[in-house]
Amino acid sequence: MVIEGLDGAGKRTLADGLTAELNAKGASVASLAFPRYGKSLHADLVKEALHRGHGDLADSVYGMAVLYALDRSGAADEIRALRDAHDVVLLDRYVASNAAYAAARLRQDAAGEVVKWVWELEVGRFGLPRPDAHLLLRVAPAVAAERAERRAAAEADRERDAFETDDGLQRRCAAVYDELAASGWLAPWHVLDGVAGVDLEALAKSLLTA
Ligand SMILES: Nc1ncnc2c1ncn2[C@@H]1O[C@H](COP(=O)(O)OP(=O)(O)O)[C@@H](O)[C@H]1O
Ligand SMILES: Cc1cn([C@H]2C[C@H](O)[C@@H](COP(=O)(O)OP(=O)(O)O)O2)c(=O)[nH]c1=O
Repeated sequence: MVIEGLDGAGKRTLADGLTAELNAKGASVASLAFPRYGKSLHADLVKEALHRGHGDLADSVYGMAVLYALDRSGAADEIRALRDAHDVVLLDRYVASNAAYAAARLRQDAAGEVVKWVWELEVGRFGLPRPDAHLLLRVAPAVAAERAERRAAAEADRERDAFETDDGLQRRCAAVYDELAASGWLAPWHVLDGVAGVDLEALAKSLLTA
């Protein structure tokens, strides 16, 4: 099960809440968050590039997308093993993040070139497992930005990066996410209202009966 949404939408908070709720129902849950900072060299290069390291690396949409994809590729066996050992595997961001952000950066929509390229690279070539479903945690870009800003102020080592501070990018990304969800890209999508709040009990129940 993949959780997707803008920076600051509340994905990590949702993953934590959902894990607690599922555990309370007796289900075993494993979670992974992408990029895997501190665990993958590719992810660490991403983080450094987003904070102005490595020259003009962050300017390359395809270059950055390859790094995110290589990070996931290195986790493919782990994901398969977790899937075999647990009732639910929660992924905080996955292939769809690459599709949404790359399309938004290139001002393409979900039917554009780069979204197809991401699918071909990550699913076709790297053989990443397809998820059962996505949860799109939908909030207005302004709300996500405010939450990301508050988090940056409260937590050490969470300064907002080059993507997070780009309001136009976040707005375009929100639109691409809506299109990916509407077209059922890669797997079915369930849209959750991240402002009204998510009914964790009902969500956990529906995941376990699905
Ligand atoms: N439903 C919510 N209402 C208000 N604030 C929230 C909500 N969910 C998360 N937050 C806060 O917003 C910030 C970003 O949340 P986080 O879960 O880290 O987002 P993400 O993982 O999507 O970037 C955090 O400070 C978090 O405490
Ligand atoms: C996982 C992933 C993230 N991204 C983007 C979304 C975010 O703006 C940025 C960093 O990921 P993010 O999950 O926001 O990390 P953190 O909040 O801990 O810094 O990378 C992609 O463009 N492609 C991907 O495949």
